[in-house]
Amino acid sequence: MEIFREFTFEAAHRLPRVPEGHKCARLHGHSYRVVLHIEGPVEPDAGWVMDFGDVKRAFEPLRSRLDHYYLNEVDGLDNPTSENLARWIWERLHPTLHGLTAITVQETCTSGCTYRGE
Ligand SMILES: Nc1nc2c(c(=O)[nH]1)N=C([C@H](O)[C@H](O)COP(=O)(O)OP(=O)(O)OP(=O)(O)O)CN2
Ligand SMILES: [Zn+2]
Repeated sequence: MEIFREFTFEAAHRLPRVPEGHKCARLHGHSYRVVLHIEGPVEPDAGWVMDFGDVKRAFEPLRSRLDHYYLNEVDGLDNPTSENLARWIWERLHPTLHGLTAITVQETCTSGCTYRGE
């Protein structure tokens, strides 16, 4: 079975490699939404794949490095597209959060990406 846990954080960014005149070259901010998907068997006693609280505890150190920061200044995020942010989170979480299968990063209500470690 697959479970998910959703998180939000606020951050500023600009995209330094967009074509000249692109609006995203300018400093702006987003209310980011991150969804972590975890797959595994349902433990018979607990009745769950993993405690949502454990997912929260695993992500919190990363969330606190992003929330209310200028993402371009975060180590490894000099070009903070949704795709690069999803990969940044994956590389730091996948080694310890067993069963992690996908990370969705949403910048706006209508735009985002899903990374599965490919
Ligand atoms: N593939 C990607 N494309 C874009 C990214 C990205 O991370 N990956 N990021 C941006 C900007 O950060 C932008 O703020 C968000 O894009 P967009 O959907 O264009 O945002 P709007 O809400 O302004 O959309 P409108 O429908 O034009 O109002 C750009 N592209
Ligand atoms: Zn943006």
